[in-house]
Order: sequence, then C-alpha cells, then structure tokens
Amino acid sequence: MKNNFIAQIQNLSLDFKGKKLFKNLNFNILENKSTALLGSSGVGKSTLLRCIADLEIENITDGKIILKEGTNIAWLSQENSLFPWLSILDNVQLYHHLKGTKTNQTLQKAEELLSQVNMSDHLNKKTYELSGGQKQRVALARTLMQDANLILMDEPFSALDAITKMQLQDLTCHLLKDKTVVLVTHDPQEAIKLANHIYILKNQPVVFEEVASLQGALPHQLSNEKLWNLQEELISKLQEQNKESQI
Ligand SMILES: Nc1ncnc2c1ncn2[C@@H]1O[C@H](COP(=O)(O)OP(=O)(O)OP(=O)(O)O)[C@@H](O)[C@H]1O
Repeated sequence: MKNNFIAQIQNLSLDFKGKKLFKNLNFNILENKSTALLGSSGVGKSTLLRCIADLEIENITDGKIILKEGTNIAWLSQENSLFPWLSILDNVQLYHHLKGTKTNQTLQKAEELLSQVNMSDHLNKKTYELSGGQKQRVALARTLMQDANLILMDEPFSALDAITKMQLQDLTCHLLKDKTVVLVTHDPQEAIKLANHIYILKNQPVVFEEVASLQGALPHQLSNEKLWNLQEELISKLQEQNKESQI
C-alpha cells in the first residue's frame, strides 16, 4: 500500500438481502486529510463508513478494504451514545476504562480535552443534564481521547441548531486539523468547512465523483469567489442527483 493511503477500498461489492448496493466500488482514503462524502439519502454513505469500520462483514460479497497497518478507528455520529448514568469525565475516559488503561495521565488528558471543547465547568454532571450541543462536545472529546488515526464521522452535527452546529464545526476544524477524517454529511457548507477532498456518491451502481481536491489547503481557505462557486457547484450537483433519484 502506498504510504499516503490509510484505507483502500478495492472492488467492493455489498448486498442487503440480495439487493445490490455496491458493485466493484473502488476508493482510497488519504492519510492526514479530511474527506467528505455527500450524496442523496440511501445512496450508501453510512454503509460505506460501516464497511471501513469492519461492521458489514456479513453483507460484503466481494472485494476488500485494506487498512494501513496499525490503523485504529474512532466513530462520531449524530447519536452520540454517551452513557447517561456516567459523569462527563467518566464518559470521556470510557475507552481507557474498558481497556484497563485508565491512569492519572488519562484523567488529565480527559480534563484537557474537555477544556478544549469548553466543558470544564460541567465535569461531574451526568450527560442527561446536558443540551444536545453540549453532548456533542463531550462526544467530540471522547473521540479525541481514543487517539485514533482514522476518525469516521456520520452526520455528527445534523441534529443541532444552526448556531451550535457552526460553533462545533469550527471547533472540529481546529481540533481535527491534520487528522485523517471521513465525514458523511448532507450539508455542502459543512463539507466545504471541514474537508480537503469532497466527493459525491452517485448511484446506480455507486461511484464517486470528486468535486473538490485541494492538496494542503482546506476549501474554506479559498477566496470568497472560489468558495461561492464551489458551494454552488455542490448544491447544483446534489439537486441534479435528487431529481434523478426521484425519477
Ligand atoms: N442493515 C440493513 N439491512 C437492509 N438494508 C439496509 C441496511 N442498512 C442500510 N440499508 C439500506 O441500504 C441503503 C443505503 O443506506 P445508508 O444508510 O448507507 O444510506 P445513506 O446514504 O447513509 O443515507 P442517509 O443519507 O439517508 O443517511 C438504503 O437503501 C438502506 O435502506
């Protein structure tokens, strides 16, 4: 495997109860870059993330996914799956608790991360006492606590109000800079804000269309005019795809 790919999806075919979703799908994920996947509802974005996380073994009929040696994966989704009866601090340390690697250092790291996501004032609260945005901040800290080298994000902020969503996108952009991220989103602005590479998944069969690829730069570092054009292009391609899937 070339060094700059953290994952290679090779000729992947997948069926759900005999219905084909992917047929010979090929795709590479670049290390230390952020890749956004857009596409109409049901095209297979979340399924692809699950394939990368090795959660669809029984439905894969052909092909393979090669992960770079030593790859460990963290997952951040819309349902943050925090444990309501645990404190925020314990939730963030859960991974180390389960692995039996909880120490004073992990406690310190958890506190640092919770400070970075502006949750220092709530360390001992239970998660049921938090707002949706606060829960996602904690979930983000927990994801970072895992020190994973591949972070899969499935519509992480889609349930939040517009302002909280913007704050969390900015925070994510800052905290996940230079990490390898695959982000599934319906929001073209979120893709532009967070990703170096933006793809639209199109059916049938599913193929990837690369819409933006900016080595070393994030799209949001582009000039306003380029940014505007990119956003327009994304929206029009997604609208086109939506029309096609309704025919
Ligand atoms: N476990 C499953 N069993 C059967 N069908 C499934 C299963 N999981 C997903 N599917 C089907 O596979 C297709 C792709 O689903 P997936 O959730 O990957 O799409 P998506 O692009 O992420 O959609 P959305 O944007 O709406 O979340 C859908 O038609 C869905 O109904």
